[in-house]
Amino acid sequence: MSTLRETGMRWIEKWLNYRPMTVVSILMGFACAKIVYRLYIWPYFLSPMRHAPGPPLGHPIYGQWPEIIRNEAGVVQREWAKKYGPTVRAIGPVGVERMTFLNPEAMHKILISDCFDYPRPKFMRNILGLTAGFGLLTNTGDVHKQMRKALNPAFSVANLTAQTDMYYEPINSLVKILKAEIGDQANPSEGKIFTMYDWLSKVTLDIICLTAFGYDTDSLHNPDNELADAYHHLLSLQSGKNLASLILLMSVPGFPSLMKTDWLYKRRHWFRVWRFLAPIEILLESMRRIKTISSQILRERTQETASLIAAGDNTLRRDIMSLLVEARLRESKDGFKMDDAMMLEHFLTFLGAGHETTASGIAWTLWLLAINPEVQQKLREEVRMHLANNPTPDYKSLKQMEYLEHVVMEALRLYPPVPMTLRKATKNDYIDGIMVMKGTIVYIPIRVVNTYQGFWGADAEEFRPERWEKLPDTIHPTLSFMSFIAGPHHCIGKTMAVVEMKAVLAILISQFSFEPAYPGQKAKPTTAITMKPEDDLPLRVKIVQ
Ligand code: HEM
Repeated sequence: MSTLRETGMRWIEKWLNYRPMTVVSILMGFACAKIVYRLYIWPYFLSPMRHAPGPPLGHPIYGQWPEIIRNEAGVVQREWAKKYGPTVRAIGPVGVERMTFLNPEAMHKILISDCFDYPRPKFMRNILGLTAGFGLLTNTGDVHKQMRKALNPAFSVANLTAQTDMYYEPINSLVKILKAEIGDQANPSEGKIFTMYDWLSKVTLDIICLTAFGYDTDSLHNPDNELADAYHHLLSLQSGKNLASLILLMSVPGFPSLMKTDWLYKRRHWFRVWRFLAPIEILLESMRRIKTISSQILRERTQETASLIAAGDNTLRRDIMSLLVEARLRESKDGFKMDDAMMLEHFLTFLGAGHETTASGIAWTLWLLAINPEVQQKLREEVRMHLANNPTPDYKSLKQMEYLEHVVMEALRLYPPVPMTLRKATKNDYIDGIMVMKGTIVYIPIRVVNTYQGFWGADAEEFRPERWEKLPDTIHPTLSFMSFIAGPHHCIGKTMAVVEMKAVLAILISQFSFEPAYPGQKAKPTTAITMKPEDDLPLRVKIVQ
């Protein structure tokens, strides 16, 4: 009897001695069971979405991610849509299910009628906030509604019309630079190869800085301008690999808040230790520089606008920042309130969302014109006819150039600068007859919708601007062309971007011809949040007489 008691005591003593290890073992066992459940049991045997059409589930940890980031944005998903139809289920990293819907009814639910139930996923808001401000892109619900209401007047057609003349100084500067460089060639009639995206990125930065903040970067002549240089560094980080590292980091609990601290900024050199994290140091440094310059511009605009209002002077600036400062100073009746910190976030959003997207849109249009010389010639004839009487067309005159409008829309359809975006289901819900579970990532397939044969016909992937003269009946008016998406979160800068693209293209096409830089050249879109040309788009540019 006593031996039995002694043995029992010895076991208890032993268990107590080893308890920490036991606890750790139990926790590890639990974690392993959870991983096995998430990666192998849920997606294969339990998920109600497992019967939805789609490709095989792919790698157990990365899902279909490797295939997606190795390819051009939207192309893998386009092949899936061709093979499996308008509803596709795929698996992202760590077993997270991703649903894609192309049908307008499903899109309407996700983006318009039930949009509050489908916000942008948190990791995406954190990344967007870090690089493009915590404003419209990161808020949702009532806060977002109020922000939109406050910002909408600045993007009205009336205000855009008043701003169009600001576009032409940067555009004409680019024309002069290209002409001078071509003129310096041994044989100017053969033109010169320019990496066009680089130049377009400068023009659009100069335009957005003038129209949004009344700030003259003049990066075309002054590449060392502080803001231009900081943006140049930031944009050099655009790649699928860097985006993947950033998504991983931003998914670590607490890391997004840490990224905003001075503490981490002072220790940013730590990221140099791991090569795959090194770009984070450049990101932190560039954003710090952009924020410092932005605060300085905001201070200047506030002081200037306040003294003009005090003096009863109505010759106020027409840039967006001055309009917002003016609205704040006059304290409009509808309770418009925006503090300096919020203004600064909007500043970052306009820069982040409105510069590189427009540059990519123009670059892809030039590429399509370079490989379709007959379209280029037809466009040149139209713009030359209009520019002969009016070399700096305003909003209304640009609208009258119909073929230009069709070329721009067709290029944005085939090469949307934002090729996809994401939403996350915040509750269990039925979409298109499929039970979509809370937490599922909904992939908004902008490029796939834009080129889906079910909407656009058999030639959906071809560049044919004439199709815009009469669109097929299968086209939904807002949900078959998704380059600016739809619903309460649709791009606030849509009209501004299209007008700016038209102004730049009209002037460039009237003066130059564009050809591929070498035989067999192929388009090389990046697979990051925005789709810019990875090689900065080298094109041969010639002066046309
Ligand atoms: C060709 C150029 C452009 C394209 C293709 C484009 C595309 C888009 C897309 C697809 C979205 C929705 C993203 C999402 O919901 O996840 C968006 C949102 C937004 N864009 Fe643009 N954009 C362009 C130019 C601009 C310009 C010039 C500005 C402003 C100066 C701008 C400001 C914004 C803002 C503030 C949002 C957030 C809207 C909200 O959530 O309420 N964009 N854009």
